[in-house]
Amino acid sequence: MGAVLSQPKLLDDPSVLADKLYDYVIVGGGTAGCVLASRLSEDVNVSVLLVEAGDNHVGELFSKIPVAYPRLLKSSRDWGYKTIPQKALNDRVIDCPRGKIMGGSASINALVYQHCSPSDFDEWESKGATGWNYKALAPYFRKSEKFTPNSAYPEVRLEDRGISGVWQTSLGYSHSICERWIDAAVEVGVPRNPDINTARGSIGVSKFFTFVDQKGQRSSTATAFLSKDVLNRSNLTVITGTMTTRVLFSSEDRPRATGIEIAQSDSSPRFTINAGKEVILAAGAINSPQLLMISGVGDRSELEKLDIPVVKDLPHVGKNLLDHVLVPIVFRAKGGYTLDYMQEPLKALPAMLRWLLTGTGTCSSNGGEAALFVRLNDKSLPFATPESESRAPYIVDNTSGSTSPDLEVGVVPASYRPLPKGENGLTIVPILLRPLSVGSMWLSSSSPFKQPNINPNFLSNPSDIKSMIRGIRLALHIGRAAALKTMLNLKDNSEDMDGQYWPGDADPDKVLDEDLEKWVRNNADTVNHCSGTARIGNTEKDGVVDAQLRVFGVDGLRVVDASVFPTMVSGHPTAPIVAIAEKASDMILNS
Ligand SMILES: Cc1cc2nc3c(=O)[nH]c(=O)nc-3n(C[C@H](O)[C@H](O)[C@H](O)COP(=O)(O)OP(=O)(O)OC[C@H]3O[C@@H](n4cnc5c(N)ncnc54)[C@H](O)[C@@H]3O)c2cc1C
Repeated sequence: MGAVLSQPKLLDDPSVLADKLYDYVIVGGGTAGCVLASRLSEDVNVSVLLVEAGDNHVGELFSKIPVAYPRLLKSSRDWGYKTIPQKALNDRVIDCPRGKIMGGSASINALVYQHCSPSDFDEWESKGATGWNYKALAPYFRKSEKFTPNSAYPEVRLEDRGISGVWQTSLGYSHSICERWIDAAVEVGVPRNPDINTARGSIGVSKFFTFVDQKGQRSSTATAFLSKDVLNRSNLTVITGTMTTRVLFSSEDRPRATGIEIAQSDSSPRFTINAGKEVILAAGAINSPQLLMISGVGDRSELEKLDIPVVKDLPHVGKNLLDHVLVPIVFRAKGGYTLDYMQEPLKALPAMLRWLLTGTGTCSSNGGEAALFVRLNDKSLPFATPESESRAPYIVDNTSGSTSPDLEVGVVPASYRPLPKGENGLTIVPILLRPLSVGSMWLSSSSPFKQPNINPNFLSNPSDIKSMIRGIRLALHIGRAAALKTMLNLKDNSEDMDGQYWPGDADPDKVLDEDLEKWVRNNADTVNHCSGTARIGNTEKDGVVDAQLRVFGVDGLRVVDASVFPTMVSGHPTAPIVAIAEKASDMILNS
């Protein structure tokens, strides 16, 4: 066992850790990192250090208030990354937020809790990720979760939910317009699914589960897994505001990760920390591969361009950048049903007071309150005009299984874009769950303080554009369903493609694919689900880590975060990442 330090647990001065030894050194106190730190330190015989670049989450009010998370984007809690210009999106640069705070992106995200589709994980196993099928992961989903039932949703079966974990989930506050939107989706042919997080799969329309606790506050992996009791463990040390600048390796024939180098800024002193057993990268799908490459693990030709000494030539590092892409459609709403009034601080005050006093109401909502999950080849749904169907490109079925979705359509009871004062919008958001377009990321500099190049390659595959157009038509039909009639104020048809409410105001049976395509290219955006950049593979010829999440060709180094996804999950990734970290903790302690 490495040296156990008797010092305050949330350190912020890296010099006090200089040359210390820990059994496990975890890089990144984000979604996966907090789970790892908590689970590994349950073993009193090992010492654990967690190093986080961002600050402590405890005083961050906007992280606690579920509806306020957009305020954290582009703040100091966000790495503030941007993509390179996206060719298929008219060369637009897309913001690529990542959490820079304890809890990582799970401290700034939209709080949707979803297991995704069981066959997503079976597909992982079929691609070499032995032991990562749904049956193997299901106990880990349950292990982390602490679900609180809600009597308004009696069809949710407790036996399907985890109830004794630490990560709190619930079916919280809903605005009536979102409830009506669910009815509208049923009206156009989408089945109800009272619980999309079971072995029965995610097809259907549902209120979202969120990671919101009983006080109406965000339950992140930082709040849930790093409780006071956990932080008080004598074998766990946590440092915030500190960058890991490099992984250090021995110079043997087969290199071994011996520790890390840390610093507060590019110009401040660097300190070495030793890892007795392992270094575990949990810095997320952009920063974990960035650190690998900066430390000499990556494609030799890329590293040599930046004069980085090669420790291990591993060509797949940074490749296979997966993400989901969305396009937000704003529908003209009548007054009184949406949250647009919350933009005005005085009008938002009562909702804020209610939340402070009772933990309920609008502020406890995550905004994205409900969604549907369907297959784009479902002939019973109004996706397309017969004319558009008969033309190439044809949609490729890229789902992970015959009962898995490739389209999500979500709803937010507010306008995605700022509207003139007094106007109101409902946003319906088609999301491609299994796009064929795949990107990559690579270094722009050998400094860990410089943003790497990020290219998700959004909508570069023509089939993806056509799929998105289908998603829009379905969204337009739902907007025109009788269930929403009293709340929306749509025009019969509009051809004003520059208007704020287009294509929400367009007739789904008349609007042209060509016009929708133009609009998609100007309005598509990321869902912030980047993953896959250090994927699990059979060998170093098709991956970066093996099924034990150990980096190929070196010893003492694992990656445990969204980077290891072999293929994209058909839903929101936080719960799968938590399950991965739970399973990885068992693997590490038992190895
Ligand atoms: C705005 C937004 C909304 C989202 N909404 C949802 C949602 O509703 N539901 C859902 O399931 N998913 C959502 N996601 C996606 C989800 O949050 C992420 O996929 C997930 O949190 C990533 O987990 P991770 O452990 O891989 O990385 P992260 O949680 O990002 O953790 C990485 C951590 O490493 C730290 N770090 C990075 N580099 C270093 C370094 N060199 N040294 C030290 N520390 C470092 C970072 O500061 C961070 O804390 C959203 C994401 C965003 C950004």
